[in-house]
Amino acid sequence: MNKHKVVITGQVLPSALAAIKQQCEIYQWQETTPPQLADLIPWLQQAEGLFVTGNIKVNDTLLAAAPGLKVIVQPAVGYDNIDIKACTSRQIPFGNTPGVLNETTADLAFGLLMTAARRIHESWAWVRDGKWRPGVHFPLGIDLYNKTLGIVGMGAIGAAVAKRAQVSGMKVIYYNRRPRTDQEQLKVEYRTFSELLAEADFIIVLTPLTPESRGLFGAEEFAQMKPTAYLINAARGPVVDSQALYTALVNNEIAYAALDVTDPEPLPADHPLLTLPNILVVPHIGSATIETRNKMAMLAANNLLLGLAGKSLVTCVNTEVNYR
Ligand SMILES: NC(=O)c1ccc[n+]([C@@H]2O[C@H](COP(=O)([O-])OP(=O)(O)OC[C@H]3O[C@@H](n4cnc5c(N)ncnc54)[C@H](O)[C@@H]3O)[C@@H](O)[C@H]2O)c1
Ligand SMILES: O=C(O)[C@H](O)CO
Repeated sequence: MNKHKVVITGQVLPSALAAIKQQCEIYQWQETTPPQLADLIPWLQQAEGLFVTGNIKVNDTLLAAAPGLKVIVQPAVGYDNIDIKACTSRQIPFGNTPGVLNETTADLAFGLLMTAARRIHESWAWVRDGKWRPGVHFPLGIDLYNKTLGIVGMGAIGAAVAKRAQVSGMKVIYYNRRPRTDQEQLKVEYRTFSELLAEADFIIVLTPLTPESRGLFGAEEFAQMKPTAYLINAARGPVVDSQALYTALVNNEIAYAALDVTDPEPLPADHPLLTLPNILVVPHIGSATIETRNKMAMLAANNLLLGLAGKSLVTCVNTEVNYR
């Protein structure tokens, strides 16, 4: 049997790789630094499937180098690195992995809020550094209960965050491009963006990165927030303007930022944001649990194999070209 030729642009969990290898001949980028387009071109010329990892840009230039592509997949729900129009115009379905990571990413987003508010990471460093002495008390955190959480981008993950916040006694308000029809059931209240900025004690950002959401949080928005407010970004780095965030934190226009995602990513160790006392940064670990990363990898692998067989993907972004 002739095996399908598949290009994989980085690391893939063993379970998914084994499933792909059963039916495909793979060309996998093995270096720790991401490939340049020129590195992939010789492989892409033969490729029928493309499994994207490592935030590779899939655009017209890449697609032009891969005339035989039947399917593209990525083990992530966000797809801001993929030019969907370009895929659709070539009749190539693109599969992402929504749903399977909602609870895990919500845990991390709410965990960042709680860690920052209760200074868990700082107090652990305090103990480890031998500063815990009788009568010497660690600086105090702030309460969550009776506070207001504003969720910007109230989709699948936002709704899972809201449940966690409600258990902690928080009121939840949200901003989306339009109100959700199930907001009463979710016990959340809609606000305009400006209202939310002014009212929230904590803001969690969970929008996709699009031309509209790029730079959604800049100097003007920080000026509208409470000086005691905490900002948590678990969406994509460029939704928050890094320079404006630095200025707002230095000038105490807002109290604190906790970031799972940054711009740029990875954030260099000498980045100005990392010099600040009122910030917590983790390296894009929203979905990074054994169970969830396996589910994401297997869903992406399944989509890939379905697409190669000319069948409908389980989760497809450009459904108009999904196989029937
Ligand atoms: N940190 C991580 O590891 C991690 C993990 C998963 C997802 N994400 C990011 O979170 C995003 C959301 O994931 P999801 O599964 O909840 O998606 P979703 O599509 O279910 O929800 C996104 C919500 O954002 C709203 N929205 C879109 N543009 C907006 C804008 N400009 N202003 C306000 N609201 C806007 C949409 O109406 C929708 O309700 C993903 O696109 C991804 O970028 C990050
Ligand atoms: O969009 C997503 O699913 C995450 O950011 C990937 O880790």
